Amino acid sequence: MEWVERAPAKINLTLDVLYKREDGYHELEMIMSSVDLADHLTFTPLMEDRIEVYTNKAFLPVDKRNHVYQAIKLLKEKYQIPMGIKVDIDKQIPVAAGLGGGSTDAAATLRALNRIWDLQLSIEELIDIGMQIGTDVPYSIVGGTAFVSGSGENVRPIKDIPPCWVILAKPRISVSTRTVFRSLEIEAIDYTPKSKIVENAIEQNDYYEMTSHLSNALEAVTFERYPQLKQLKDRMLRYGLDGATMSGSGPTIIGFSRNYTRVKRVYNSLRGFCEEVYICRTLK
Ligand SMILES: C[C@](O)(CO)[C@H](O)COP(=O)(O)OP(=O)(O)OC[C@H]1O[C@@H](n2ccc(N)nc2=O)[C@H](O)[C@@H]1O
Ligand SMILES: Nc1ncnc2c1ncn2[C@@H]1O[C@H](COP(=O)(O)OP(=O)(O)OP(=O)(O)O)[C@@H](O)[C@H]1O
Repeated sequence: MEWVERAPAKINLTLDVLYKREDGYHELEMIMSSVDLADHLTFTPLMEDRIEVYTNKAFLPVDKRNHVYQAIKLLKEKYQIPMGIKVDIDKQIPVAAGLGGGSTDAAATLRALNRIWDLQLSIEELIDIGMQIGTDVPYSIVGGTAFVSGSGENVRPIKDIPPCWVILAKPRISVSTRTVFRSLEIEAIDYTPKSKIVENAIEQNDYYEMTSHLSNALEAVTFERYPQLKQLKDRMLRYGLDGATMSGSGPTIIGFSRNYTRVKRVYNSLRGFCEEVYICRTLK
């Protein structure tokens, strides 16, 4: 028996860094949404006690460095599962892009194995395990649009964002989240947290209030290192998108519009100099 689980990419409409904690991690507030750009994971139960991970991207590790492998291992150890599993990752989400690709694969693995091994774990129990793998895993277990806080472990679903198109533009740059956080000097950033403002806009279905307050506290660090990303964002706004911001720690820049003709035009213009460009819708 095979089981296929969809693992959607996430976007950050906001990413506020509130302060640096004693443990070195940062206290965050974020509005996140899932989009219809997704990996697909195919699970095949094995009678032997073995973990096998395969993927269509040769550069991705398939051993304990893979988030999928880590999710399987954590479940097997915690619940003493004597069976094995084979997972085939059809990766469509750009890697190290700020789109939470590894986290969503881990979350999909936890959801799927909860069913395949009939573990009957609650969302809260899955989140507890997911937290050990990465910041975005708890959110990815829940999906949809959510207000996420703490270091990613508090996930509160909110209303879906008003209907619109989202363009994801990823230049040929890979960004290390760890390096971005390490270079962040919160005191030096002059900004007001935007997540609550954007949450209110979404609750009121106010598309323009939402798109005018998109923001990401990590932009300053990533843009300083890669000025072409700031140029990309400015270009998207010049082309007539209603709002644009960086997703996660970058480098992907996301832009919003309700006008499909405009979205198509921006897509065609960006494709000339951006490695990967996608037109997406958000998922419920
Ligand atoms: C930037 C985000 O996309 C926001 O959703 C995520 O935090 C990124 O999550 P990720 O790529 O899964 O990265 P993680 O493995 O969780 O964290 C990578 C590194 O970023 C730093 N980090 C991460 C999250 C956080 N709240 N504070 C931090 O300082 C830590 O040095 C950590 O070791
Ligand atoms: N299943 C996986 N899919 C993608 N990357 C993985 C996976 N497992 C491990 N990794 C590793 O995780 C690192 C980050 O990849 P990922 O695509 O999750 O980053 P990201 O989109 O920037 O995440 P975030 O938005 O959470 O910062 C890469 O170096 C990659 O080798």
